[in-house]
Amino acid sequence: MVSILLLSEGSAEGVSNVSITLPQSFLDKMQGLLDHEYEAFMASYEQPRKYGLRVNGLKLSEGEFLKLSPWGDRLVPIPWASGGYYYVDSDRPGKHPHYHAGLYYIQEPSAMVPAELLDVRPGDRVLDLCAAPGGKSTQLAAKLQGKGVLVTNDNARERTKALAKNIELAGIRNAVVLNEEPAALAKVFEGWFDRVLVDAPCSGEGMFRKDESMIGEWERHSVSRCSAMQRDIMKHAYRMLAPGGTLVYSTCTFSPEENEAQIAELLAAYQDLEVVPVALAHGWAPGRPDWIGSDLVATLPAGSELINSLSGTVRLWPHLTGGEGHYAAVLRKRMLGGVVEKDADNDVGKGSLERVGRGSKGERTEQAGRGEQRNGVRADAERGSKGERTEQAGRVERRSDMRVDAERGSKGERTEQTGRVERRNGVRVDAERGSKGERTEQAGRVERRGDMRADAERGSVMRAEAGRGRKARGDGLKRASGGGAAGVVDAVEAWRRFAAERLVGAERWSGEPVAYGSRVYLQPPGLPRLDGLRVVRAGWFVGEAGTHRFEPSQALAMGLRCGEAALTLRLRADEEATLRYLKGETLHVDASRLVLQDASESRTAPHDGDMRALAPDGTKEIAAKGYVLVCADDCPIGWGKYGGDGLLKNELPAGWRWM
Ligand SMILES: C[S@@+](CC[C@H](N)C(=O)[O-])C[C@H]1O[C@@H](n2cnc3c(N)ncnc32)[C@H](O)[C@@H]1O
Repeated sequence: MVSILLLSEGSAEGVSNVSITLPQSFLDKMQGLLDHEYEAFMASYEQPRKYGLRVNGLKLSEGEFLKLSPWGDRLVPIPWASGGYYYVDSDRPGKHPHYHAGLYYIQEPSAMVPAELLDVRPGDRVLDLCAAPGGKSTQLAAKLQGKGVLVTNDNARERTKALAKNIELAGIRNAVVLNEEPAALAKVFEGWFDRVLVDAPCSGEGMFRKDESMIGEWERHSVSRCSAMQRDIMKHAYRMLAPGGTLVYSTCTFSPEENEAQIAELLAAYQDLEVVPVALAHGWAPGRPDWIGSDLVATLPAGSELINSLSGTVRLWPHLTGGEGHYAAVLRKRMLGGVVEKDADNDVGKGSLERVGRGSKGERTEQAGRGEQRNGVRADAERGSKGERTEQAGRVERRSDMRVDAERGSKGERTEQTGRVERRNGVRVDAERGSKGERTEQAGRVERRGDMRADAERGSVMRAEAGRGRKARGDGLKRASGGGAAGVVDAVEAWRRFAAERLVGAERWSGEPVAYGSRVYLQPPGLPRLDGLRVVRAGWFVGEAGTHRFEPSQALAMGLRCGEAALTLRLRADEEATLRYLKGETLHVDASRLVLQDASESRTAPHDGDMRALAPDGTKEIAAKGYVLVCADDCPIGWGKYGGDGLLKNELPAGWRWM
């Protein structure tokens, strides 16, 4: 054991130092790997760690954030992450109303790299397979800009609570949160995703400086145990990746067994995978093929490029770059017109062969369109200036930011022929319920209705019982209550009435209303059936139908823009009422402070009110009683219920309050 004094950053209270104790076996290993660099590596433990936040592009632009932020001139851009900034620890951005409004996510700077490398475009189908607590999912969602689908999953049930909350805090509308094993997901999502992120569970060696508890974890979870988990996760991740798609594998550990060796094994098993080299910048270092054990090398195809290609993966060292230790590999699944299987016993490879043979809907044929790297972020060589991507030789064409499903009607058509693909345009929130109230939902009887405009034409589809062909698990996961057909219809109808009365423009949103019991979600269109999967959020959770009225969720509030609610209370982040609201207090509010967004003649006035709210120009008024969206600096922070007595009852769920 070696104890090292860690320097903390200067703060108003002065500099405070702490020490950490590193296991001797770890030090010996690092010395063996790093040789002459070892001293510099060890010196990094005596340096203060870096702190990062990432501006949430779903809610505001970087420029808007910098204008609003009280720490604007102390924020330093993180060169590899859009919206990423180093901050000074003593500024404590986690304790600011803007944090509660989801304007940024606090994230270790190196941890921002994998999602940047994944090169997500609006309209993509994206999987974040090991996602909790959701840092990278929120980053990926910002890149989707509300278009396409994010499936975010973690197999640890407890951890999906934080994941769901972070998805909701960030105001993400097009995500589905699952709590599954990768094998179960692969049955539903075979070949479905354009982009897959595997931010793998690992021995965490790169995080010792940031979080000393990781040292204990390292001692408990051996490198070999982590490697075995990673291997299993990756074979299912591969299955879910569409031909032509990109997979990023990342860890926060230094051990080659969990990094280069994992990738080598994967490349050896699947001939249609290749490394897309990451351009080195910002002090990033190449992957180290020479660190793979000779036992493994002996099993790899002799003389192949496979081992050399591993130098195209990337290592982030704390002594060379401005963040903690990380590793990332960008892999692309080629389209060869048929997948060559190297391991006859490998079930994943077999599945792929069958798929190609069938020429099923999701199939595309494509030759390796080699990616090009710019500033460490992959860019397809063929890409046009406005985000267009055309992939030759197999021909995948994407236009604009929209992707479309084959099943969809005329607007969203996708035509896929062999060798050619054309795309055009394609609680109460559980977290609020606190720990006891968390609910993971297996799909009970679910009725789906088409999007709000098109319900009548599309009719409805009854979904089969989830868990069909699968035993109920004795894991305490509850099915949504209710679920009888009549109740389900009511829930969707109740949502539609609420949306018509209290929201502006909801009829144009793309999500499909789906009821799980009394809870209503807007689900990204085109998603396969989730039957049998443990579903934490089936989409954007918009609220729950009660006996008398529809209760909008905190997730709905966080996903709205202020202008999308009929009635708002616009506070400044720095006024006392904002803090009082965030602490769960009832507010006294003069009706004149309520803002009416849209008092068009056709709008139905809220049925239960007699107070009056003024339009911004002071010319119109409507009854103002009931749900009011509370905003701070023009960003929603939750709901209040306005009564006839000038009191705004606080609807902020307990788990969302400022502690
Ligand atoms: C490094 S953490 C992910 C951090 C996350 N990507 C983020 O940015 O916030 C790894 C996660 O993998 C999850 N995990 C472990 N084994 C898994 C498995 N077999 N399938 C899915 N998730 C798994 C763990 O519960 C843990 O939350």
